[in-house]
This record gives sequence, structure tokens and C-alpha cells, in this order.
Amino acid sequence: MSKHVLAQNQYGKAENRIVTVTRKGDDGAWHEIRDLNVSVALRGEYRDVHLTGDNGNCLPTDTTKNTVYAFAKEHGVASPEAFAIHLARHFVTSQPVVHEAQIRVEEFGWERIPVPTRKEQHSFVRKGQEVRTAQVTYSETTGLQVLSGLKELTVMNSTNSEFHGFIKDRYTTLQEAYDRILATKVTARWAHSATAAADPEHDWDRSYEKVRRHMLEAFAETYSYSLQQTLHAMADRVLDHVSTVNEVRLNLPNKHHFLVDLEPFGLKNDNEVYFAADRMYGLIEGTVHRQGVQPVIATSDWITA
Ligand SMILES: O=c1[nH]c(=O)c2[nH]c(=O)[nH]c2[nH]1
Repeated sequence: MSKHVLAQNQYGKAENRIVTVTRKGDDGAWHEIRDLNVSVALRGEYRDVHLTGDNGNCLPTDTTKNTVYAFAKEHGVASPEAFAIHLARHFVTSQPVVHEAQIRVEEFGWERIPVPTRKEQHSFVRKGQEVRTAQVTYSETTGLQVLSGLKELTVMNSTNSEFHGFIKDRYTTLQEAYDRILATKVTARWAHSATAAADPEHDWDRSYEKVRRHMLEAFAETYSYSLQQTLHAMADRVLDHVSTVNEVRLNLPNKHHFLVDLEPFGLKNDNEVYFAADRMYGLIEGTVHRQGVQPVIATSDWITA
């Protein structure tokens, strides 16, 4: 027996990353998403768990995690508060040993990427401004080299993404996907032509906005069979529309969203509830440049999601 006092204690699964997709309209083509980070803490009769090793009062943290995902399906996520109220009430009213439950929710906001040419709406950009970057080198011999860029521009398509037909060797377990979420945090750099760099009237702000818009539109409008294909489409679109840009390099971490298996709880997950994994991630990188241009953007920078 310990001679010391066990004081405040609590436990539960922290930082359950969850994304829900709700389909609206007659054909379900209008998507609404909610992106949450949900933490559960239970307080109650946990003396024995700590002092004697008797787990008879212990609802596993794994169960608290499952409950979060199952409730997203059963009750939906009307708001962080409403969702947290459902969960907090549930733990206290369903388990006699739980006297208090504290649910903490962080919600990440998303805005639509407008695609005027289509009525389906399933492309989003995470709220909060990305970081704009610039790197200028002036050399006596080669003159000005101007690289522009951005980082931390997070985008998502909640459909129109597939991934299949890939190599299967003895270590492959990945299932083919015919309708998946495609999400990435874009780091982009682009090189301007020597003429643009030397032009004192060159409108750098306008060119930045154009590149950003074309990358977003290409992301939203590309029906994707891989993130590699999306990468190429984004860079290609910039080169097509911004004549003063010669080269685009993209670094795209594949922010995986795994469909949660709700079958054990008797619930069908119709591409509605996802686990948003932040690590590990596929990292897709590549440069696209105009014919006849020597690429200048470093390929060895270490960029993480
Ligand atoms: O778009 C993708 N490209 C890949 O190369 C890849 N590999 C993987 O496991 N998932 C994906 N998705």
C-alpha cells in the first residue's frame, strides 16, 4: 500500500483526428466537411486502476476513441460544442464509474475552392493564410534569379480521387481505392524568366496571385488517379497560364484520410467518417519546366508536412 495520496487523475484518448463528409442535394454532389481534433478525458473511480492493477473500472482509451468515430456517424457533427456534449453525456451516463467527462475539440476551418464551371462542390482550402516565400540571387556573371513560392497551403478534395493499378509485391497491403479523400499541404516554388526578373515594372503580387489561383483550380478540377498526377496538373496549369514563369517545383505530402471501420459497432461507413493521419505520409515531389529551360530550383530541400 502506498503511503502517498493519489490526487486528481484523468485519462482517455487524446487528439482523435476526424474528418466527416456530408453529402447534400438530390445527387449528393454538394459536400460539407468538418475537421476535428477531439480529446477525451474521463474522471471517476480510478483508485484501484492506479493502486492495485485491477482494471475492472477501466474503459479502455481505445474504446473512447472508437466512440468518437461512431458518434460522428450516429449523431453527425453539427458543431464542435454539440458533438462534445453528446460525447461527454454519453461517457458519464453509460458508465457508472465515470463521474465527469471532459471533451476538448479543436476545429480546423475550410473554405471552398470556387469552381464556377461545375455544380459539384467538393474542393476545399484550409482557412488561414499560407506563407508566401521569395528567394533572389544576383550574380555578376549570371544576373538575377528570382524564385517565388508558398508553403502551408492545405487543400482537400473530398471525392474525385482514386488510386489503383499499382505494383503489388509481397509487402503490399494497400487496398485499391476508387473514391478517396485527396488532401495535401502544398509547398511550391517557381522560377521566373530572366526577362521578368530584370523588368523593374514586373508586378510580383499579381503574378503570385495568378500562380496560386491556377494551382488551386488545377487541384480542384483534376480528377485524380494519383497525387503525382495532380502534382503534374498543377504545375502544368501554371506554366500554361503564367508566361513569365519557367519552372515549378511542388512538394506534396499525401495527408492520408483512412475510412474508419464502423462495422464492429453495427454502423455502415458510406465514405462519411475518416481518420486524418498526420504521420507518416507519402511525400510526392517533382519539377515541371518549359522545354529548353535549365531547371534551377533546388531538389534537395528537406520539407516536412
Ligand atoms: O496518390 C498516391 N500516390 C502514391 O504513390 C501512393 N502510394 C500510396 O500508398 N498511396 C498513394 N497515393
